[in-house]
Amino acid sequence: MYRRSVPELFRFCGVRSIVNNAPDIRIYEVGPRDGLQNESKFVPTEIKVELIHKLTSAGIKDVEAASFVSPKWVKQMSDGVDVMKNIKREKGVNYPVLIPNLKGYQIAKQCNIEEVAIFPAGSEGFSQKNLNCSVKEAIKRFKEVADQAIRDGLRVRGYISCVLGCPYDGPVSPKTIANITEEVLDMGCYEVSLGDTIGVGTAGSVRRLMKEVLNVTTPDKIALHFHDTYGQGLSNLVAGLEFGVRTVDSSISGLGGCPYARGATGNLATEDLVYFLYGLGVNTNIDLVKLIEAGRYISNFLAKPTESRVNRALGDRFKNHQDIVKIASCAV
Ligand SMILES: CC(C)(COP(=O)([O-])OP(=O)([O-])OC[C@H]1O[C@@H](n2cnc3c(N)ncnc32)[C@H](O)[C@@H]1OP(=O)([O-])[O-])[C@@H](O)C(=O)NCCC(=O)NCCSC(=O)C[C@@](C)(O)CC(=O)[O-]
Repeated sequence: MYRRSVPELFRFCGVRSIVNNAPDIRIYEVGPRDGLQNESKFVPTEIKVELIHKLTSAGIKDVEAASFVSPKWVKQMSDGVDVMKNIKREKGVNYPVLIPNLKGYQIAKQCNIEEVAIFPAGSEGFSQKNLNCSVKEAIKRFKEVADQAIRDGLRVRGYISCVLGCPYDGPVSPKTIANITEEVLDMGCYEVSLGDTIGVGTAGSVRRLMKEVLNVTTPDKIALHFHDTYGQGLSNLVAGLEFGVRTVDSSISGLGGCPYARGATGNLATEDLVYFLYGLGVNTNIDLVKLIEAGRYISNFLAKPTESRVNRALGDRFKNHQDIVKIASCAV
């Protein structure tokens, strides 16, 4: 089993990044989709687009930009076509979109997409609430989407939600998640993002899950997607990184939640993640100051305090760019 302590892992990675300037950890930003989908007040398209621009200008290379789910289910995401048509696409940036079925895929295809994400659940209760069908039926539908996308030359990413617990069914067995991981990879997904949708996981349950999942695949095919509802996001992340995973999902300012997962709050905040990685000397190629500005932009628009501890600390006490740079350097 591939397992190193985190400092050991990054001493190893540091050498790699100096040689080829590649980020040691790939940050997959979900704020514009997972982050905003739960907001009750409609966020205008131009604000979504500007948020995406601010994130890419901070150096984020993967931004999940929209979803093409039924507007009857999630109205907030009903402007996916306009969002995708209005973003200024940067070279080298990936703008995946979330797709629930072939109908959503056909709509998204109008927008020059290159990557889609499919999202079966790890539990029956959540599958019924979120997708209105069983896990088995959802996998069948997502396979149709994946087959079509692959035929069209697109990349396909898979999520599995509720991997560490379900708001309706309670505990979810690691073996079940390992089996679904295998099915999702068999559809042709290049990676599977393991979603702790309601944030109930702990470092212990993450370890148990990773051991089981790595019986069916390798760490380069796994991403970690932790909601921070119980404040366990970073420690769960450390537990996952120890198994060699290199892709982490996060959400600007810790925005988010799922409309069909009672009590779920936002993802691990991207600012907190980047600060944490700075401190380990990990190369992310992300400008923390610009990221903080992106977080403040959307929090100000939503008129609510940021959920990022780093953004709150720096935002409250340090008002100018130089001050923020000085204090952020303490992380290294
Ligand atoms: C899967 C369905 C569509 C089934 O929903 P359904 O009601 O069973 O579907 P339906 O086929 O009966 O369609 C109902 C209506 O929606 C329309 N419709 C149907 N599909 C589409 C579409 N794609 N785009 C536009 N319209 C669509 C369809 O045409 C019809 O319209 P009508 O004939 O009544 O006028 C629905 O349950 C759905 O959209 N679910 C998605 C819910 C969602 O977005 N949840 C949040 C994302 S998942 C998540 O957050 C977890 C994740 C990924 O982040 C990981 C983690 O955090 O752990």
